[in-house]
Amino acid sequence: MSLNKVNSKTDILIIGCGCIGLSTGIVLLKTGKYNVQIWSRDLPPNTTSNKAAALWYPFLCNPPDLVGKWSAETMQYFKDHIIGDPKSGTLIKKVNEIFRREHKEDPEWRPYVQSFRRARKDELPEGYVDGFAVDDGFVMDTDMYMDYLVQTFKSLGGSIEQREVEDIREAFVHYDTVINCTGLGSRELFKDKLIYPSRGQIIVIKNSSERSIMDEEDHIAYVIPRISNTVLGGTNQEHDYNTEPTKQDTEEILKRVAMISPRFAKNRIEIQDVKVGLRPSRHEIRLENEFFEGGSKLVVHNYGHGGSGFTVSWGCALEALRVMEAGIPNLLFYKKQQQPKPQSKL
Ligand SMILES: Cc1cc2nc3c(=O)[nH]c(=O)nc-3n(C[C@H](O)[C@H](O)[C@H](O)COP(=O)(O)OP(=O)(O)OC[C@H]3O[C@@H](n4cnc5c(N)ncnc54)[C@H](O)[C@@H]3O)c2cc1C
Ligand SMILES: CSCCC(=O)C(=O)O
Repeated sequence: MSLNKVNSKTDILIIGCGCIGLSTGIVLLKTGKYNVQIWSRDLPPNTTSNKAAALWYPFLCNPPDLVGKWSAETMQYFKDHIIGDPKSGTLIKKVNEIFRREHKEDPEWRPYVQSFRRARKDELPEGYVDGFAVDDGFVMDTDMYMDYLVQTFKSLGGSIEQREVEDIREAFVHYDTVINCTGLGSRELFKDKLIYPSRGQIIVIKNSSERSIMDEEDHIAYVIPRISNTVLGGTNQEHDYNTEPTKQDTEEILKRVAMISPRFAKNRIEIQDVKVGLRPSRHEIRLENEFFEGGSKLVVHNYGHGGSGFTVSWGCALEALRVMEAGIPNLLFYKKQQQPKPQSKL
């Protein structure tokens, strides 16, 4: 008994074409063992992923220990495979998180990130007394990076079909193994009411800055310099489904950003764009196997990355591969169990 195979490779379906689905698909294809197809309702640039800032920094994502591990693995993957490629739209950029009050505790991800250090006094704007620093963080021009992921996925033999899945059984007609990378879509597709939107608004401006700086202490304020522009943020409105930018949020972001980086005082900013995305928030990332149809169908869940999808993407993709390969023997066992018993000759 074997799984669906073509040219001795096992067919895998990924549902979702955001940064999680594409990273997971690339990791699977690089093994040389799988044919991978993506079905997705929205394609880049019309995904939440495309609305991200984006930089490497664990934020609004749990569980802390695994997020630390996956963030560090993602940083290493970027250094090994991505940062050097100019088509990727990525840059190494120091990031500082700053605090108005002394912050005795290091972040929970500190044990996994060797380059972590405390901010120097000269890195703290007026009114800030403490901070974190990661000198080898990275930022990405999000649309450019998403296009890079699509091209990489396709160049490795992956195929993408724009298709909404309303019932997971549609996928089971053609596939024994499905990887669920639907982000917020899992709320409907798998009836997971633990996943909910956290609305984030960002402003894209012409200015640039030499480092990423953020204050998440009482509210969110960040400046993220990229290759072709700089992103100012942000907001975090839980259970808010409004995907339209609001003038009020834009004004609020500009006011907060002026406090962490006075050079961005409102009257010197040329706004290029304002974007809104709904972070797929959950008490923790769901990355596990779920068997269906008496164990003969396997879904690997990889969703709920909140404000850190890019930051943990490659660590989670490698984990999804490991979890899937750990589940396939069970799948074969259950499929064998369901084979009709040979009729006795007597
Ligand atoms: C303003 C903002 C700033 C952010 N900045 C950062 C940052 O700096 N760093 C960082 O790491 N993260 C950041 N994030 C978080 C990051 O954007 C998310 O964690 C990440 O995009 C989640 O990726 P995903 O692939 O799971 O989700 P999505 O990008 O939402 O992809 C889900 C995919 O599944 C598809 N889908 C859903 N349901 C179905 C269905 N039923 N059938 C078919 N297809 C379906 C969708 O069409 C989509 O293609 C930010 C988010 C926001 C909103
Ligand atoms: C404050 S971390 C960078 C921005 C981000 O991750 C978000 O807004 O979700």
